[in-house]
Amino acid sequence: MDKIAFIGAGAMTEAIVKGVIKAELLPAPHIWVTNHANEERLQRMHAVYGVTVTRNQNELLQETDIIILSVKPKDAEQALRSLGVAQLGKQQIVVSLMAGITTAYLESFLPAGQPVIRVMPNTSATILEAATAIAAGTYTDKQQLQLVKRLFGTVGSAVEVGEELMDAVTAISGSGPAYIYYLMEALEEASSQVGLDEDIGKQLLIQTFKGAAAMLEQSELSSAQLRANITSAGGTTAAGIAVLENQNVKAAVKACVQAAAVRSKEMGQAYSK
Ligand SMILES: NC(=O)C1=CN([C@@H]2O[C@H](COP(=O)(O)OP(=O)(O)OC[C@H]3O[C@@H](n4cnc5c(N)ncnc54)[C@H](OP(=O)(O)O)[C@@H]3O)[C@@H](O)[C@H]2O)C=CC1
Ligand SMILES: O=C(O)[C@@H]1CCC=N1
Repeated sequence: MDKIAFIGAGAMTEAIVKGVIKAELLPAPHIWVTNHANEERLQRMHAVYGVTVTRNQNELLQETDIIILSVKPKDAEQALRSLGVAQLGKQQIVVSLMAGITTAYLESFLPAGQPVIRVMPNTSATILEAATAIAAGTYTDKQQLQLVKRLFGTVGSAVEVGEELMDAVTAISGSGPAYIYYLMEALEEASSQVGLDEDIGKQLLIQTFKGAAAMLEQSELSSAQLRANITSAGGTTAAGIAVLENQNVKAAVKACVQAAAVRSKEMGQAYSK
């Protein structure tokens, strides 16, 4: 892999750029970035990360192995129309990060035979801890899939899934960090309410999250068993969990994931031909 190009210079592009540079997958100037209009944002990305920025599409696409579409779904059509008239080589892989947008929709703008891959990473790419799922389009071969898997594998873990699972993946791990941050917000507020200093509370909570995730990863016990091990009869945890049960928190979490998956599907339907 010698050159990758991002179309779109927002939050997700920045997370991946940071990760790729941190992982030393390729030198920063070999990472090319463009956006729609925000020149200041492009110049900042160049100054901070050393990436090459341009608004000349020919230059951006020339000899680029992987072209990453990282615009919002509402801007997909405009970006794809522009890509559709570019003289892409058949070895150039078009990768989309866009929630909901299907490979069939992407392919409909591109010449027949163009390899397309749909991925769903998350913002933890910034610190090489992303969870990414990858689904192949119609014209992608195993080698191309491996190359893209390697790219996203450098910024975290990457798994291949069938495209029919991408809405579910988006609802779980694409949006997932936001659910955890939401829970953290609530726990931080609760920690102040029970009298802890803000910094101490935050430090205790972060380590508690890290420890719990590592326990789940390293022990053979399920999350339910790990929870049971903490919950003494008549103790503090039981008192806390009883409130969560009374307030149907599990049902609310399931409804949250369902809503995100439904929204991903709707977005796919809104942007289909
Ligand atoms: N944020 C997240 O956690 C995740 C996001 N995603 C997906 O990643 C994609 C990007 O999201 P995010 O980074 O948050 O979005 P942002 O709104 O932060 O960034 C969007 C970028 O797209 C650019 N853009 C818009 N239209 C065009 C165009 N026609 N040509 C070139 N660039 C264009 C914008 O440029 P300008 O500023 O100049 O208008 C901007 O740089 C989305 O499709 C989202 O579904 C996937 C996983 C997680
Ligand atoms: O909220 C969104 O639509 C995007 C996709 C996954 C995370 N952010």
